Amino acid sequence: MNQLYPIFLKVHQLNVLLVGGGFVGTEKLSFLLKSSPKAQVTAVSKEFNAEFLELAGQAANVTLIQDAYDEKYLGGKHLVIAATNFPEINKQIHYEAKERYILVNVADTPELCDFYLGGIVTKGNLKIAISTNGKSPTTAKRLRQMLEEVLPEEIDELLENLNAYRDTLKGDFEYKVKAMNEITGMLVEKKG
Ligand SMILES: C[C@@]1(CC(=O)O)c2cc3[nH]c(cc4nc(cc5[nH]c(cc(n2)[C@H]1CCC(=O)O)[C@@](C)(CC(=O)O)[C@@H]5CCC(=O)O)C(CC(=O)O)=C4CCC(=O)O)c(CCC(=O)O)c3CC(=O)O
Ligand SMILES: NC(=O)C1=CN([C@@H]2O[C@H](COP(=O)(O)OP(=O)(O)OC[C@H]3O[C@@H](n4cnc5c(N)ncnc54)[C@H](O)[C@@H]3O)[C@@H](O)[C@H]2O)C=CC1
Repeated sequence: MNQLYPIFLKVHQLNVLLVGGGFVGTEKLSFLLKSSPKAQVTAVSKEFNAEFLELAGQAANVTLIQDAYDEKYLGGKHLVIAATNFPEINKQIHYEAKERYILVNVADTPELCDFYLGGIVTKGNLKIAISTNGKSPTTAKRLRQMLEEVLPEEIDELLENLNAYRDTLKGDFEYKVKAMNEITGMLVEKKG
């Protein structure tokens, strides 16, 4: 059983440290920004590859620091993603983050992760996150692609309309709960 508890982070108001601006760092930054274009990210790396620089250059809130990792970069950070090509540096980042109670992900080393990045589907206001418990990231990717394909764009209209309806409801909390459950009931009704 997958015992991970998913949460939806407001990364535009959190400080994320990403260490390593190579292939894996680029992939992590790319998925982070795809979901959260205004994510506040400080990227520290000895070198950045061209793709990383391009991605960071187009982003609203990505700061680049060309340097070797140092624990001082953990100051004021809520989340850390380690993606250097040196396992011992990634391990050091992991332990120094843990000392400070900062949540840490060592990309591609599940046992050094407090959290995993998942496959993410966004349709307007709707967001679905997918995890395979680290068993098969490729399956998370394929499911993400499948859901992106089959979920209609109109699903966002449904959410907006239901929100507008919800705002028209007068009455107490209990009444609203009942009304919202009634109007959305057909979404889960089984066809006879
Ligand atoms: C545990 C986790 C930790 C973390 O990184 O957070 C992790 C770990 C590892 N990834 C590895 C490899 C690959 N990762 C991908 C892709 C993605 N990986 C992502 C998440 C996660 N990857 C977390 C678990 C998520 C879950 O619970 O399911 C996604 C969903 C999100 C993201 O990266 O943002 C993103 C798809 C996003 C999308 O497309 O939507 C591909 C496929 C591809 O690129 O085509 C490959 C190559 C194929 C392969 O090797 O499987 C390896 C082996 C490395 C080695 O060989 O040494 C490990 C280590 C291990 O498994 O031990
Ligand atoms: N690229 C891949 O497909 C795979 C990578 N991995 C693992 O993922 C990790 C990262 O791999 P890649 O991104 O491909 O490597 P890469 O070589 O493309 O990037 C590593 C980045 O880390 C930076 N770096 C190195 N030492 C540093 C330090 N002390 N402080 C700050 N930055 C530092 C480098 O300048 C470089 O930008 C490695 O542990 C690798 O073994 C695992 C499986 C597949």
